[in-house]
Amino acid sequence: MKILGKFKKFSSEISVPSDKSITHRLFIFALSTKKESIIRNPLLGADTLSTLAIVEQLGGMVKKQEKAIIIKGKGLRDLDEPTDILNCGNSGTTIRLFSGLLASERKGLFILTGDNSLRNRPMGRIIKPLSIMGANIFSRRNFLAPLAIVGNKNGLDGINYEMPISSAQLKSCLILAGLKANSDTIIIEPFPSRDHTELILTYLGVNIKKIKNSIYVYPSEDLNPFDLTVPGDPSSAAFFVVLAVLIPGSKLLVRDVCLNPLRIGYIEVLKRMGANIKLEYCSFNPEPIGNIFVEGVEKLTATNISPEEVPKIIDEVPIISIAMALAEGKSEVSGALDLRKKESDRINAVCFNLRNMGVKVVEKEDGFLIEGTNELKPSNIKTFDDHRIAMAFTIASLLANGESSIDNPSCCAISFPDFYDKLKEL
Ligand SMILES: O=C(O)C1=C[C@@H](OP(=O)(O)O)[C@@H](O)[C@H](O)C1
Ligand SMILES: C=C(OP(=O)(O)O)C(=O)O
Repeated sequence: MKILGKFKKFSSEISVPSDKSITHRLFIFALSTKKESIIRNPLLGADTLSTLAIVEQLGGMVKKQEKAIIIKGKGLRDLDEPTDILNCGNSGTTIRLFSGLLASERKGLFILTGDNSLRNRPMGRIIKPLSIMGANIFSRRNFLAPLAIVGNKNGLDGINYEMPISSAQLKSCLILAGLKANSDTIIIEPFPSRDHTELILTYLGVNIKKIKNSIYVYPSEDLNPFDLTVPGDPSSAAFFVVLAVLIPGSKLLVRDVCLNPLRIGYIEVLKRMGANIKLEYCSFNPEPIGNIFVEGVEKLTATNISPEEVPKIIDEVPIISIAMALAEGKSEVSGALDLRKKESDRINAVCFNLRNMGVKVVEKEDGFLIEGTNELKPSNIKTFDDHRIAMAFTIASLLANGESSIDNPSCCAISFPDFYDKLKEL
């Protein structure tokens, strides 16, 4: 696909697809009640559809309505043993959250696998603590999927676990396992990562406490049914926010976005660089939701990202790198080693594509250094079949000085199926 450069100044109001992380969780929580729950405005992207299909395989009864999914769950325990493998597709969230939910079952065999990318992503981070809890969980060599789980008839023990990395998927995996364990669980994270699991479970009446970086999880009964609306995805909004910031005189309003502070770290980073962004909060329970107002500025200034900040911008690093490439001065990202373990090696993918656009970049093991430039050259974008790389470099191409091409735009369907139609709305 060809992408024209020199995108003109615009003034628009848009909405973005619903939040991927929250949709995954609401589908799984709905399975964990015995009654009917309503998930309004869910994201029906490839990743969340993988989760929904697995909810059905485990006994959830799913009804699709125009703008809602209704799920009659099975309760927290005694899920159906699936008659086939559980295909998590491209989704790390799906495989890691279900592993926690299923490792704590008392009977049944569950095989979890996914596409080529997912089968190369690290699963040791969940296998190790789940095994300490007593789970029967097996993998290929080097802790790679497919994973095989055999229910433990005695159930799992709680765990007191200091996580080696900040990861909301690992934390949520252990919370789900802890809810069904025989004793209490304490999970400690180095730096806070997104906390949708904790916030929504608390809203549903589950006894789960957060004190500083520790999360206390107590064995729970079936969850209560719910009727919740999924807000817009701040990670999807980020692509348009950066585009508006980088075109002087542009104005953009993105409505009804999840403004959870652990998800909008990128707005803090952009503001630090000189962006003009304002937030309007509209509602709070269980997640803060509101509107993002952006005005384009003449020039951003460089900034550094520290390891502590990384969990709050983990999915936005590729699009932030485009803002850094067009900022005045040298920017640096550090402590982002885990980006090499996403759908693609995102550190390498960012450096590769920026270099092809004429930007001076130094690739480090845990991040990169970018020297800002005034102009991006058009190039042939290599997506590495990674949705975030595809969308970040589509935005870069729109800002470039001529026509670019992109190898696999369709991978955007993982989190943002109508990304290119939305761009036309601008
Ligand atoms: O819990 C979640 O919904 C997610 C957590 C993050 O992964 P990690 O927990 O591996 O950092 C993030 O990159 C992913 O897009 C979604
Ligand atoms: C890393 C991502 O998702 P997941 O880990 O669920 O595949 C992402 O959406 O950028």
